[in-house]
Amino acid sequence: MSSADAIKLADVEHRYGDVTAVGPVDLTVPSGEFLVLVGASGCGKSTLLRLIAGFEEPTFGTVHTSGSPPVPGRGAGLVFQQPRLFPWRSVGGNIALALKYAGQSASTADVELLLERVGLHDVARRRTWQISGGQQQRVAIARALAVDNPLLLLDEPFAALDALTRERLQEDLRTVSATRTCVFVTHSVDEAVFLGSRVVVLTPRPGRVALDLPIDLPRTGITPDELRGLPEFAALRAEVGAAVRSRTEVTA
Ligand SMILES: Nc1ncnc2c1ncn2[C@@H]1O[C@H](COP(=O)(O)OP(=O)(O)OP(=O)(O)O)[C@@H](O)[C@H]1O
Repeated sequence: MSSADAIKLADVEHRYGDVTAVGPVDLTVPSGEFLVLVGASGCGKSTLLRLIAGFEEPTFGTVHTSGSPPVPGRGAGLVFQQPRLFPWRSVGGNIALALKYAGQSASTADVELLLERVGLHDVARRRTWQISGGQQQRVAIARALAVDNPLLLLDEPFAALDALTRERLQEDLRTVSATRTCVFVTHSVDEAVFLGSRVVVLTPRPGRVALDLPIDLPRTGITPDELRGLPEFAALRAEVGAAVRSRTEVTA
């Protein structure tokens, strides 16, 4: 594993009892990459993410993050489909609590700056049940970004949101994630190509790498509409879509 590798999976297989959910998979993710995992329902995307987070141990093979086996709850920010916030705390209080748990000190000004980055400064003092679902998910992303983790793991974070909010949060994430290594799980081919600097399509169970594609599109100096309007964007989306569909039909 090179020192620049944020994640390395070597010959990883994961079984739940008799069911082989994943593998074997070899995957090396260099620092700063935005990797998106796509594939049919049940192909093992979340299992791979949980292995990287250290919530599961591989049945065979090895998983390393920053050169060591991952420790659950350490070294990675996590964002799930549901925001999982503390309802008795304000928006700012949720961020401050995450920082406290991580043993990180931050001033009120630091928290406010972060909330401004994700467009939440107007609601910083509200309780989380007093804001919309999209705003709650923004709090979850801000909370994951607040903690000084080099790795951000996101499991279908926008799946429960309406299309407009989803698009806005995709744009936000594309901007704010620039300095992190990200692994993002989604069913959406469009979302994968929009967000990723690399897209991996998994086969149906057991999840194996069916396609590993660099997404060589500009990441700055372009609006989301301009990006989606590029012929290269359409070509990549078609390639990823075809891989997902062909793999889904195999088991249909
Ligand atoms: N805790 C568990 N115990 C037993 N089987 C499990 C467990 N978690 C997942 N599985 C099985 O492992 C396979 C992979 O599941 P996983 O949740 O990783 O897939 P996924 O691609 O994330 O699915 P989805 O897109 O529907 O969320 C599935 O067949 C699932 O039923």
